[in-house]
Amino acid sequence: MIKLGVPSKGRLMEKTFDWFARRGVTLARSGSDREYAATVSGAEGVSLVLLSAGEIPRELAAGRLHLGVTGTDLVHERLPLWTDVVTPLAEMGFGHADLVLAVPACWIDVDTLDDLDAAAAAFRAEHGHRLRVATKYHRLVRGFLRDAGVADYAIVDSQGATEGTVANLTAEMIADITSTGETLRANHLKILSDGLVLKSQATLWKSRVANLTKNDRAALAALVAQLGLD
Ligand SMILES: Nc1ncnc2c1ncn2[C@@H]1O[C@H](COP(=O)(O)OP(=O)(O)OP(=O)(O)O)[C@@H](O)[C@H]1O
Ligand SMILES: O=P(O)(O)OC[C@H]1O[C@H](OP(=O)(O)OP(=O)(O)O)[C@H](O)[C@@H]1O
Repeated sequence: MIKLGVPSKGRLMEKTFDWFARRGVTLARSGSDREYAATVSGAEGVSLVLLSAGEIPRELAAGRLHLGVTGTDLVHERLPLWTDVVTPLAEMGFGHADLVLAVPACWIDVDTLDDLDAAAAAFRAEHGHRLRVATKYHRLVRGFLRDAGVADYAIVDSQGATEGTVANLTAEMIADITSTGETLRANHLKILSDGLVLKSQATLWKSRVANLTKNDRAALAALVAQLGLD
């Protein structure tokens, strides 16, 4: 069987189900609302696995899923050499989010990465410790800031409610995903004008390392054709 991994809840799950339904493949949860069992109709030899969006990159990279739907951000963050282990088959046109660097709106002298570099050096001189950036995207943020020549900072791990860390005094700035910008505004944060780290959207990925039997190959080819991706 081809194993297809789909986020188990929320916007991503519903929009993924709609995307497949428009292409004649019906994905559905079975059992009670709380049971993570699922069915596929309209495609032979495919089984549906419901799991956390954040775990789908790892499962694709381990070859336990043949196909998976998750955001570009999560694949790029969690799989260092992602091009070796997964191939994007389709950008799905939803789950759009930008990973951005944001600072307190009241930092009127800081609008760009160059300004941030200067502010970070001044911060360290004044406070004796590095400016703290709260994020769950450690790898992407480190890479982006390295390329931008900003070095005087420390990453603080934040797995949720990241925009609140500045008011809570556990960080001076953040890097997180935004779509409408509401959460940033509500927490008095502004995006650096050149602070876009990554544009993300929900994407259908194929594992490059999962084993395929002869039957699996046929099922995968049929599914890819049915989805109009061949
Ligand atoms: N406000 C948003 N608008 C659009 N896409 C978003 C938004 N928030 C998150 N996403 C996208 O949804 C995907 C899943 O995000 P996230 O890691 O927050 O999932 P989650 O539902 O909290 O999952 P988990 O079960 O792993 O906790 C990511 O690819 C992310 O880019
Ligand atoms: O720009 P906006 O439209 O305001 O959306 C951005 C918010 O959405 C996501 O959070 P989510 O609701 O998934 O919760 P989380 O903080 O637990 O990740 C993200 O982490 C931001 O906080």
